[in-house]
Amino acid sequence: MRIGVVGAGGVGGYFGARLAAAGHDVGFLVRGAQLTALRTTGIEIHSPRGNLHLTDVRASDDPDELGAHDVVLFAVKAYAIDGALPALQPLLGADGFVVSLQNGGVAPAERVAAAVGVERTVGGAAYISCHLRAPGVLEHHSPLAGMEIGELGGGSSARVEEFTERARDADIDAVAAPDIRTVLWQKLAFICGLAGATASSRHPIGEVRATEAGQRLLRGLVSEAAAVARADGAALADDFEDKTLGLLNRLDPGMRSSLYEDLAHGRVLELDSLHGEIVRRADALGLDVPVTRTVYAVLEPFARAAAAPA
Ligand SMILES: NC(=O)C1=CN([C@@H]2O[C@H](COP(=O)(O)OP(=O)(O)OC[C@H]3O[C@@H](n4cnc5c(N)ncnc54)[C@H](OP(=O)(O)O)[C@@H]3O)[C@@H](O)[C@H]2O)C=CC1
Ligand SMILES: CC(C)(CO)C(=O)C(=O)O
Repeated sequence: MRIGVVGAGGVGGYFGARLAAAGHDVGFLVRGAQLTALRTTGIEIHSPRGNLHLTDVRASDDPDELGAHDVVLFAVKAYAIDGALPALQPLLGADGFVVSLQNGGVAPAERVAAAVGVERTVGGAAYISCHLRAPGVLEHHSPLAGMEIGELGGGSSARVEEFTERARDADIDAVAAPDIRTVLWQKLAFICGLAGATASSRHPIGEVRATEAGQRLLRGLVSEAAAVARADGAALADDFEDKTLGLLNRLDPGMRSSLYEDLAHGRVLELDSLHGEIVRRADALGLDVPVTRTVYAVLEPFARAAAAPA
């Protein structure tokens, strides 16, 4: 398969490199220091699932040079979507499609669909903890390395089945989801809890959940996101909130979130696509989300400062 990857960070770099190692023709759309690294030293993964070093990597900052692909993994951060959308069309072959892998619920895939067409868009949720340590060098923090992908209109499709099979052959725990919208909402509700509580308190999940107040914070964030999800049509089970709280209570106590890490390092935050997304949708639906609104207000000045031009 010819597979394009837009953004070779934690998600795109990991999945793209594994697919390349399995024999697929993978082209990375990257820029700056990433482009230099991929062209000179290649891409290196340090992983509990096995280290990998690819030295012959097809990479460019020009989508026309990379050419057409069967599948394009779209793996920039949510705040970088608009800047990267124009690159998608030239990367797509005649029957090619994009797999949108951002956190942020259904909105990122909807933005991709608006740009390239819903018939060329597949929604995706990444389950991995992997980050760039240096240009071209990725640190994979746990054995988890999966994705769930599916048609935005629901149901199964040959293209999703085929790509997930190829991904599994490449040691990626890929699953075809018949209802990806619900999967994306579930993930957003989970992350709103984990990221909102750890980033706003500047403490790992173990510290947050140790108190009654912390438990209430987590439940408030998850329940509000779940209420918005259900109002949007997501088929969340009645015990979704309890199960998600159970999961948050079982996470490694030292676990934080990308939002926390980005905040701690003064990097641009995905806040607008997480809690901002819940607040916006709640307003449109006439729902009250006071806990999410408070966490959003606490973090928003940091998001604004990090995004401001130097
Ligand atoms: N990392 C993880 O473990 C997980 C991440 N996610 C989600 O996946 C998404 C991607 O996250 P992650 O991989 O961590 O992000 P990273 O920041 O590690 O990688 C994104 C990459 O995209 C590049 N990029 C941005 N805009 C462009 C562009 N126009 N053209 C080419 N490259 C571009 C950035 O490079 P540059 O420096 O040049 O801007 C960056 O290297 C996010 O929504 C995140 O929340 C989900 C699950 C787990
Ligand atoms: C929950 C996690 C770590 C999943 O990989 C994530 O996506 C994030 O922190 O943004």
